Amino acid sequence: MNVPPRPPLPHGPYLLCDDSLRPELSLVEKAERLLAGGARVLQLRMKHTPPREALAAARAVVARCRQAGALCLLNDRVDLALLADAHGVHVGDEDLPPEAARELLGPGRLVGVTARGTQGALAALAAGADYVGVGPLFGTTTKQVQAPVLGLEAFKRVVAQSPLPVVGIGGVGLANIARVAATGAHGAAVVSDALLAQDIAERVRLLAEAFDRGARGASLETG
Ligand SMILES: Cc1ncc(COP(=O)(O)OP(=O)(O)O)c(N)n1
Ligand SMILES: Cc1ncsc1CCOP(=O)(O)O
Ligand SMILES: [Mg+2]
Repeated sequence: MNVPPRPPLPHGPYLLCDDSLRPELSLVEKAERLLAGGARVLQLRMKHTPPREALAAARAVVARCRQAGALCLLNDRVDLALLADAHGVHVGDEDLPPEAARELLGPGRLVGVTARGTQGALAALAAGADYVGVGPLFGTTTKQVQAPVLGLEAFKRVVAQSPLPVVGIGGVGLANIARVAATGAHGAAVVSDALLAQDIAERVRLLAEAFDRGARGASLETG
């Protein structure tokens, strides 16, 4: 039987559509604004949404992403990813192990895994992951992370040594996303810098421009 290949993870800003910020906006409204700014990959992160509401939001957000030609990944929730026909999931240490996520999702969807460094990235590859989310890259108040802040130099070493595409996360915003891209990172995950902006769509456009600028600088450097 032919299995459709899983979609490649787009380069650039990786936007989180999170239920803990901007409660005056629904998750669908947040997703629409992120997508209006050109988001190509969106992770739906629902830590405070009751299950039935979460399923409805997942279905609606996946539909908006598909209409826009963007990928939609579910944070933590393999069950919701399957029910909503999302493009994949992102799992960390407190979630289902990546092997189990892959077993449930099969080969046609993406599995992203949180890693703190190169060893974690090697383990993620062995577990069947497609990319790693590495952080916290900078200080952040969006999540209390039980791991030290990496900083750009250590992050750059992980990017160089990781066998999987690396998405940096934690404190990434317009002020530093070009420098994250210049490390050679595949992507940069952004939560508060985009969602707290007055004009979310415009912020996403600016983040993408800045990422491209940083990535071009990196490719000029490496020839
Ligand atoms: C792209 C990306 N990288 C890392 C994380 C963090 O995942 P996790 O460690 O499971 O923490 P929560 O987001 O579930 O609180 C992520 N979500 N996305
Ligand atoms: C989910 C997560 N994992 C590591 S840092 C973080 C939150 C990042 O949020 P922000 O982009 O607002 O710093
Ligand atoms: Mg998680």
